Amino acid sequence: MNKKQLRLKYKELREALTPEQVEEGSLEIANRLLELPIWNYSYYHLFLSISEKKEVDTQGVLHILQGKDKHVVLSKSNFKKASLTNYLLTDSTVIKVNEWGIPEPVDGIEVPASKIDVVFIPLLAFDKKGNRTGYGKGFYDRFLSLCTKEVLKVGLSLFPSEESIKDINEHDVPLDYCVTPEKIYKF
Ligand SMILES: Nc1nc2c(c(=O)[nH]1)N(C=O)[C@@H](CNc1ccc(C(=O)N[C@@H](CCC(=O)O)C(=O)O)cc1)CN2
Ligand SMILES: Nc1ncnc2c1ncn2[C@@H]1O[C@H](COP(=O)(O)OP(=O)(O)OP(=O)(O)O)[C@@H](O)[C@H]1O
Repeated sequence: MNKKQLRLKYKELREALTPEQVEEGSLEIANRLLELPIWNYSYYHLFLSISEKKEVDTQGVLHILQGKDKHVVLSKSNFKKASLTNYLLTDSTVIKVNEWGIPEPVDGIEVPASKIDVVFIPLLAFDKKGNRTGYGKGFYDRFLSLCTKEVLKVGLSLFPSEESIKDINEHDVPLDYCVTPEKIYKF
């Protein structure tokens, strides 16, 4: 399927999830993440979930990162430029839900993309090669193009992989891992 078809399919699959399924699947994902060889780093970029879109709830991942004393980096979206500005999460970070339902830091200490070691990535669908698609604005492809080539890219999904995404382009940055409630995909 192509990205457009996949976006429609996964929008419907998400809408059919109960809040309990989202909660349970998200906890399984957080627990499974502990098995990945990604914990000897310092700076971790995390997305905060758009709850009305039934995204993976990342609160469990946030607790793991804080328990391990990692630097947590959150982003603020600029919809005009489809870009992300990254801020360090601190005790004084104020989080506000923006007009798209995304909880975001209001401001803070900016962290350059080049400092980030691991990025947890939201997605609608992914395939067996680690290609992914999101809502279609290219925010993450743009952001990942500014990170180092060693940065670890970890997708989080409540659903298993698709066979193949047909319309991959030169900007698409593939994942290193994708974690679902059932398994870890390594690409
Ligand atoms: N939690 C979270 N944060 C994220 C992302 C994400 O997927 N999840 N993004 C990943 O790139 C970026 C935001 N991307 C977005 C891109 C488009 C729309 C959007 O157009 N929303 C429309 C309709 C979309 C639809 O339902 O298909 C709307 O809400 O009306 C929202 C967010 C950055 N932050
Ligand atoms: N690094 C980049 N530089 C310039 N344009 C880019 C870059 N990455 C993606 N784009 C553009 O952004 C648009 C959306 O990309 P795409 O269809 O791959 O979205 P997506 O991966 O589904 O979305 P998202 O990354 O927001 O989840 C495309 O027109 C693409 O060419």
